Formats: sequence, structure tokens, C-alpha cells
Amino acid sequence: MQKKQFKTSMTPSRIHIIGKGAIGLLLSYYLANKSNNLVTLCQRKKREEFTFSYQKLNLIEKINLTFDNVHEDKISFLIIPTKSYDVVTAFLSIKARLTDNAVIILCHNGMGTIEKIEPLLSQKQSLFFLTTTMGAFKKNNNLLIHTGSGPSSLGAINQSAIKHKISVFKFLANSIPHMSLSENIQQLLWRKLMINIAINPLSAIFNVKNGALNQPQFALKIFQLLYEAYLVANKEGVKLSFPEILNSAYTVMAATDQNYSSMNRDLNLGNKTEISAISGYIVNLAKQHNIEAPHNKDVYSILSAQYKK
Ligand SMILES: NC(=O)C1=CN([C@@H]2O[C@H](COP(=O)(O)OP(=O)(O)OC[C@H]3O[C@@H](n4cnc5c(N)ncnc54)[C@H](OP(=O)(O)O)[C@@H]3O)[C@@H](O)[C@H]2O)C=CC1
Ligand SMILES: CC(C)(CO)C(=O)C(=O)O
Repeated sequence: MQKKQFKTSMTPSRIHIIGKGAIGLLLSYYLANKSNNLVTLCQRKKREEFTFSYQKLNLIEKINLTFDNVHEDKISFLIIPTKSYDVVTAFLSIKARLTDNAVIILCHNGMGTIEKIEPLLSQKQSLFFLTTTMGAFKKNNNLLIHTGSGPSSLGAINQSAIKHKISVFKFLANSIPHMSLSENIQQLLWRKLMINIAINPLSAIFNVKNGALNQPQFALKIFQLLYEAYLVANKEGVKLSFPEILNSAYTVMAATDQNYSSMNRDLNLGNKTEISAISGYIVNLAKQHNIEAPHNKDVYSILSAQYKK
């Protein structure tokens, strides 16, 4: 059933979403089908239109999208749910069309994009980050399968976003399930990073589902990967509790036990992985802080050697 549109001071007349990927289509489904918002998809190839469907168990629905074929209208509310390595290019492809007070929401795994995007914004443009633990994949070009439900969290990055965070949060929470507003964006990003540090590289290297990492033969490696990342986080001034991050890695493993991680899927499909924004991010910061991080270095080298394009 569609909800009535919920108005706040930041309610956009149209939402632009970059890319026809799994998370882009999932967010489109919630924002368009559940709350009657006008959602426009921006694709790499001009003048391409598809019909996209959403499937969850026996429910199949057409996603109510429009397509960004004119490339002229202004963009006031933009979501960028691309892979981490595509974020900057995707943003630059659209930057000139952003309104002076546009809302820009990054949504991806891994780190390293905020510091590149934030300086490119004007004072009144608001930058947010949305993390999600929902799971989805595209069975084919036109069909999105929603595989997992879970919390999503919004964090404000810059001053303008801090000013508008309540309105933007209320607007999104009206459509997207299990949304929360994070008051500590650094903690939010690092906590998600830790989960990906523990699960993604090992599930890809050993070609196993997330749940298999619960076995004792992976326990030491997971501990070592997380401990190195924890030391780095400390040096960065991010205060985390090591038992808590270890516990949440195992909780997510159990909650997603039948899933293959995104890195596992990317590796198997011959796609570029997000290893640079996950383990590579830790390796670089460890070097800057003179911290030894041999275990993250190891998985980073193995996985970066797998993709050579
Ligand atoms: N899928 C999931 O269950 C989850 C994913 N995530 C994270 O969310 C992010 C997105 O993941 P996911 O949706 O699975 O990834 P996908 O690879 O399915 O989608 C990314 C999309 O971005 C598009 N894209 C990239 N650059 C541009 C550009 N310049 N212009 C237009 N489109 C562009 C790609 O286009 P093209 O098709 O042309 O290549 C692709 O369709 C990742 O960081 C992932 O780790 C987080 C939680 C769960
Ligand atoms: C949480 C997890 C590990 C779920 O598979 C994920 O974010 C990913 O696969 O990239």
C-alpha cells in the first residue's frame, strides 16, 4: 500500500538517484512505490530506459521510475548508491546541475569518498551518508531481488547537513524501513567498516557464504584483521570497544549467514571489488600512523591482484 507523501521543509519535488544498481533500485522502490515520490534514475548511458521490477518472496512489483534523459533540469535531492570507487566520477557527472541548497546522500560500503566530495560543495549544500544493512541483488538487468531486511542509518557530514538533518531524516524514514538518525557519523562509518573488514575479504578469498566464517578456523584471522583496524581507529580518534566490534561482526555473519558478501560476488563475477576502500583504507592509515597491519595488508594484496583492468 502506498503511503501519503510526508512533507518536511526538505521534501524535494523530485529525487535523483545515480545508477541502476541493486541499492539504487531498492531505494527507488521504497521512495517511489511506498510514498509516491517522483524518483528519477540517472544512468551512465544516455537515453536508455528499462522496466525494473522489485521482488521479495512472492511479491513482484514494477518500480515507478522516470529516467533522466534531458540532462538539463536542476537536481535538489541526489542519492549516490554506487560502488565506492565510482562515487567521485558519478558526483562530478552531475555536480553542475545541483541547486545551491541541494541535499547529497552518499550510500556505499568502504571509506575515502567523503574527504573528496565535501570540499567540492558550496556552504549551503548538505552532505549526508546513509549506511544500510538491507541486502539486494539484481537477478538480471531488470529484476531486483530483495534478500535481506535490516537497519539503515543516516548521518550528517557537513554544517548544512547538521542544520537540516531532522527534516531529511523524517523524509527518508517515511519510506525506508528501520531508519535511524546517527548523532556520530564517525562511529557509524567505522562500525560498518569493521563489519566489512571482518567479513568481505575472507568470504571472497575462501569463496564461502558469510555464515561459514563463524567456523573456528577463521577465528584468529578475523580477530587479527579487526584488531589492526581497531588500533587504527583509535589513532584516528574514533573510540570503539573491541569486544563490541568483534561481537557485531559475528552478529552480522549470523544474520546474513546464507548470503555471499558483495566482495565474494564481485570476485566471482570478475568485477572490481571495493577492497581499496575497505582493507586498503586501513593499510594506508596504518602506514601513516606507523602501525603494523600485516593481516589487512595480506588480504589487500591478494584481492587487489585478482582484478587487473
Ligand atoms: N547490494 C547490497 O546488498 C548492498 C550493497 N552495499 C553497498 O552499496 C553500494 C552499491 O552496491 P550495489 O547496488 O550492490 O552495487 P551495483 O554494482 O549493483 O550498483 C552500482 C551501480 O552504480 C552505477 N554507476 C556507477 N557509476 C555511475 C555513473 N557515473 N553514472 C551512472 N551510474 C553509475 C553502475 O552502473 P553500471 O550498471 O552501468 O555499471 C551500477 O548500476 C556498494 O558500496 C555496496 O558495497 C551495502 C549494503 C548492501
Ligand atoms: C554486511 C555485508 C557483509 C553483508 O553481506 C556487506 O555489507 C557486504 O556484503 O558488502
